Amino acid sequence: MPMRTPPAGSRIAPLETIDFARLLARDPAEQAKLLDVCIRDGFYYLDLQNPAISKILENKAQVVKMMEEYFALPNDVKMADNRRKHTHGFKPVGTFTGFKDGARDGYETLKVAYAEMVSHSEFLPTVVKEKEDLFDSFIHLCHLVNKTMLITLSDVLHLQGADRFEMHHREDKPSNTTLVLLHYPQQDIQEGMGHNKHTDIGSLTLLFTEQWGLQLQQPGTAHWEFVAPRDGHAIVNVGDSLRFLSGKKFNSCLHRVIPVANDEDRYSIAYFLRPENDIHFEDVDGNKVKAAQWHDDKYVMFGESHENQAKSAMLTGGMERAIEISA
Ligand SMILES: O=C(O)CCC(=O)C(=O)O
Ligand SMILES: [Fe+2]
Repeated sequence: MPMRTPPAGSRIAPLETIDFARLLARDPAEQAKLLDVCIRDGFYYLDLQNPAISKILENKAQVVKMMEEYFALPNDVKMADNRRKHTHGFKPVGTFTGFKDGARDGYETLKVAYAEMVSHSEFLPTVVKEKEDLFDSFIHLCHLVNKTMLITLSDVLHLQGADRFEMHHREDKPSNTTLVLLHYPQQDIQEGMGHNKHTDIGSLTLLFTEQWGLQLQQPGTAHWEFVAPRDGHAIVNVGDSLRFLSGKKFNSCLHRVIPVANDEDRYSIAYFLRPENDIHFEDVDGNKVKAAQWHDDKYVMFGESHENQAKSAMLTGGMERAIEISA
């Protein structure tokens, strides 16, 4: 696959790197760094090149291979996996808004819900059932990585008992936690579809991509910076739910995906750790909302026109407003 770079002169985000092996070893300096990064940037690289966790990278490479085959299938075949749910099955291109005003999105996805993987549900997509050991291993490792970071954050904040973040992410409670495989088919850069600006709904997103296209706006700034793909690393970002659970102490960075080449398909993988459906938090506008409601309402917002999206702080998790205030 050709490695395309963004246009000369583009800004590159100067993100910090957290070493997962040092978090596993409960290294106090790395734990403190994780807290700082979640408060300041809400976005970081996670180094996974340690034998304790590197199987996740081998699994990821195999999942990318499977994605190349799956997404090459005709749309009507993939539509057989469409379950009209945001956490399960296939979503075609154009369901939500793209990054340019008036344009629809330029990506399709296949989603594998954590709960269905754990129960080895008969409703899992056929392609996932055919590689059930691979997906089982990959999802459990993604889950372990995200839970380890959550537990670390509870520790460094000295949270106790029911206040600890992991107590809002118990495995035996229903949640919208899901693995999403994303494919951005080749498109004319000028068409500008991509993936509209947003903050993530859930708590922590573990993202794998070997290609350019992802951009973010650092809190307090109003310009877009590319996130450079980096071998051996995942990209992690804090989502709305963890930002709200932290009393808005953590930042949930605004991001989007734009096409950087006319002749390149783009693949990415996101594991969205989300809280239990029934917990409550205070949203952008200070309203008490159930986690499952925030998830469902925000997905409705992803499909609204750009004009309607601009009327609400939901799409941007309040982060854009924070930018305007500080600008
Ligand atoms: O494809 C990517 O690199 C990012 C996707 C993303 O931001 C999302 O699905 O929430
Ligand atoms: Fe995202």
